[in-house]
Amino acid sequence: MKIFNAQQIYAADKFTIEKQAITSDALMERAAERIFSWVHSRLQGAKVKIHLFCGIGNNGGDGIALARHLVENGYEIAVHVVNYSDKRSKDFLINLDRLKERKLWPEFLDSDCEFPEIGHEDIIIDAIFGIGLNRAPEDWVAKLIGHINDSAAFILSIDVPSGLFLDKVSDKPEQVIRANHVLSFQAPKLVFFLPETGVFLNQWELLDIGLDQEYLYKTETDFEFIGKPEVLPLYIPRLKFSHKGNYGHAVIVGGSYGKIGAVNLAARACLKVGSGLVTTFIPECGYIPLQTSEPEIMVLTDEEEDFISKIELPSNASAIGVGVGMGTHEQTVAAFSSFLNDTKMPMVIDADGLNILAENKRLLNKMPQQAVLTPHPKELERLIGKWEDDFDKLKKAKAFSKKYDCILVLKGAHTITIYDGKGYINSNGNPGMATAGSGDVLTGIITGLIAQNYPPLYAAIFGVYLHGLSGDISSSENGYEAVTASTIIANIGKAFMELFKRASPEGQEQPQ
Ligand SMILES: NC(=O)C1=CN([C@@H]2O[C@H](COP(=O)(O)OP(=O)(O)OC[C@H]3O[C@@H](n4cnc5c(N)ncnc54)[C@H](OP(=O)(O)O)[C@@H]3O)[C@@H](O)[C@H]2O)[C@@H](O)CC1
Ligand SMILES: [K+]
Repeated sequence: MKIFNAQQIYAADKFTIEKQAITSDALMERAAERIFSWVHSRLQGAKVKIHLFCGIGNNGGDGIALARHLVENGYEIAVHVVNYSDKRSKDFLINLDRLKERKLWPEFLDSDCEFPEIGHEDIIIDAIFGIGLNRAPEDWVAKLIGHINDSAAFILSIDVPSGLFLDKVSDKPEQVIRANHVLSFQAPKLVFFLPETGVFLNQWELLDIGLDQEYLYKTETDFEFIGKPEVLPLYIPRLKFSHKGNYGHAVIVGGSYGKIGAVNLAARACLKVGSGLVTTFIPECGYIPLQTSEPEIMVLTDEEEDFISKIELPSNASAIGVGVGMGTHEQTVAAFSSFLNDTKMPMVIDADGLNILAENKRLLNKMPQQAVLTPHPKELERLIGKWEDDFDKLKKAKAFSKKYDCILVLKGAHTITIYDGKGYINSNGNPGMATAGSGDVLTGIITGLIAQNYPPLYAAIFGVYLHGLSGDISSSENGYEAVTASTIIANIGKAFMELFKRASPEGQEQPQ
């Protein structure tokens, strides 16, 4: 699903109005009707007080139009207009008049007013600012936002939490509404997924307001939200008349004394995504534990006991995952450096592989084309330097990916895969996956997919989704705390099966 920026949304709005020959206020009415049916289907006429805080632009207009629907359906409402500017939008004024025609007079709030009392069981509709926010709110508006946040009432934000910019991080978090739920129009907003801005909302949902499909389809975006519809077409089916040689030979290079487990996890994940053969290249000390615990996995060893000093591959290797648990011994650095000189095979680089690259930046130019790098935030910082905020981080990551022709997988609550100027934002996963070895599993998954001929970018996008789905199945069976790297691996099979379930008319998923 595409993620549009504010300019693209305004353009879609304009295009829709022209193509469908409707007025802008008709589009606002559509939006208000969608919000009303969402609210009404949940409240069913309940006697709960609803406070609508409305700005004076189109976000406020949505709120005012919603107020009319609520009052016509018998809800107890209080409308507070947040009078932060004299410049009212046309459609705000049209809807204000319609409300007044129904004898409902909003209360106008300004810099020297007292803020309304809000009961903790009331409901708040936040329609102060939408995507038009372009500067920090004035002090009194910021205080009002603080008052709303402190109320403990349920906050439903229209389109975006008020005070949240779409293209930068507010330097004052107290100026942003903390929404329990956001009803956003047509497409998700990038800010829902970044750690510094996503914290202002618990949940979001989309309302289709019928923006022109042709415009949405044709418009190229910088970011895409990756769910099942996006990953399914990437899947490569297994063929009946095939043998293990058709599914590649993945090699996991890594491990050091005390960290052989990382290789074990990555190699098992590799197998579980269907790699035909899996070999590990590890220091001697890992030979017996790996060979005895994982019969399907082949083991090659370094001549050193505790670390890697010279990397050697089986002759028919097709993809490499390098770095997990590898350590940064100087002989390992030298081995990795000459390995990069000699190997142009598809490669996933993680953990100490990334740390070595960060410490020896000249090695970056030796990476094979479209290497997949899977840094967590600290590793990313070592690679691309410090960033000012999450938007700057994405900019720097895109520039790095372009400079070195690599695919960056920025691990986090919403892992973002970056390549060719575009960001692919993963939709699934859960906090239970913040656990030892979870990243090693991801490295194994992506390596195993590349070994089977998935193009590296697709392997990264598909692999991240599969990893998240396995983690979600794992947490649904175990709870967040008991999710481990091994339970994620154990659920990879179920995750594949889940991919091919389709929704039945009753909304229950069935195998396809
Ligand atoms: N296609 C869609 O998705 C549809 C979207 N719709 C809705 O429209 C919303 C966008 O509406 P909007 O453009 O009128 O902007 P909004 O956020 O209401 O701000 C109003 C004005 O405030 C101003 N301003 C900015 N910052 C300020 C500040 N700190 N302090 C004081 N003033 C400030 C600034 O004007 P300025 O003063 O800069 O001229 C700005 O224009 C969108 O989120 C959705 O809810 C639907 O109606 C239907 C279709
Ligand atoms: K809002």
